[in-house]
Amino acid sequence: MPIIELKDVRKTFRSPQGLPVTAVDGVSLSVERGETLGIIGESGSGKSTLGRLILRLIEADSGTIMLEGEDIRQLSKAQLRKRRRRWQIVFQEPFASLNPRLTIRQIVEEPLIVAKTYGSRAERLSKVTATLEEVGLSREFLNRRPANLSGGQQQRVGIARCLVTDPTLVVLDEPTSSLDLTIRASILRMLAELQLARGLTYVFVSHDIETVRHFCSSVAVMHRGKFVETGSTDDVLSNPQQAYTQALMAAAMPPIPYTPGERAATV
Ligand SMILES: Nc1ncnc2c1ncn2[C@@H]1O[C@H](COP(=O)(O)OP(=O)(O)OP(=O)(O)O)[C@@H](O)[C@H]1O
Repeated sequence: MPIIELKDVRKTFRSPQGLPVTAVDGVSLSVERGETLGIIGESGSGKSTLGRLILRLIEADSGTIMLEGEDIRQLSKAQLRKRRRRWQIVFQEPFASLNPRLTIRQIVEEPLIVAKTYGSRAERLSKVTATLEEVGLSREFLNRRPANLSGGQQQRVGIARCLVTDPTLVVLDEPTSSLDLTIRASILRMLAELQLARGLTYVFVSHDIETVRHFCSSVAVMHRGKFVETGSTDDVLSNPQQAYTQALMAAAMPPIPYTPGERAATV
């Protein structure tokens, strides 16, 4: 059974002028456990909206969204809150998504308090410390605040906050776009290792084709709210069938072609 299954999902917003903007227009998809689905497309194509719909962070207008066999559009708010810890998201801007007034310990501990998973303070502290270690941050970080961390460290905290409740499924919404190239590579490598160690399923929203090529097992190309091409990453990116995918790839071509070895080193 796929861990994620969407059928004909739609979402229309209103523009500030009151006009309808269809951000997601009849999307169907299926992701198996342990896989990484990349969603690529130009700015405004609907990628982030789709990522949020999958986790019901925003409400779809129509369609079916099944996560781990449950129709999440049918869950009550209380039922959804209980399952939240299994279905998490990492945002693009780590600093904006971390409360600047809280310490790193408080930030990573918060989902445990909300989920009521770990009873005692001591149990929570040991879970927070172990999760921070998993993302490469020592105990020294516990009492620091986000402003005292580098961008890469802030994103590690964002990832720890998402992992602390032991999720099964994580939406990564451009998690490395705001970071320097070298930091980006180390975060992506860490995410790949965490996926293997924990058996995680990822949905990876990105506009960067080269990152998707190395990080994702399958890919969906999105244009104006629709999937124009889907398949294994190798098939779609080595031999794109649709004119839109070809144009997207041509626009993203690096000026100097990488050798395969150099490509591997970028991730
Ligand atoms: N809350 C909202 N209210 C009104 N319109 C919205 C809202 N959220 C998204 N949109 C519109 O929906 C469309 C898709 O936006 P979305 O952010 O999903 O695209 P995207 O592919 O993720 O773009 P980007 O790569 O720039 O983040 C855009 O036209 C956007 O302006």
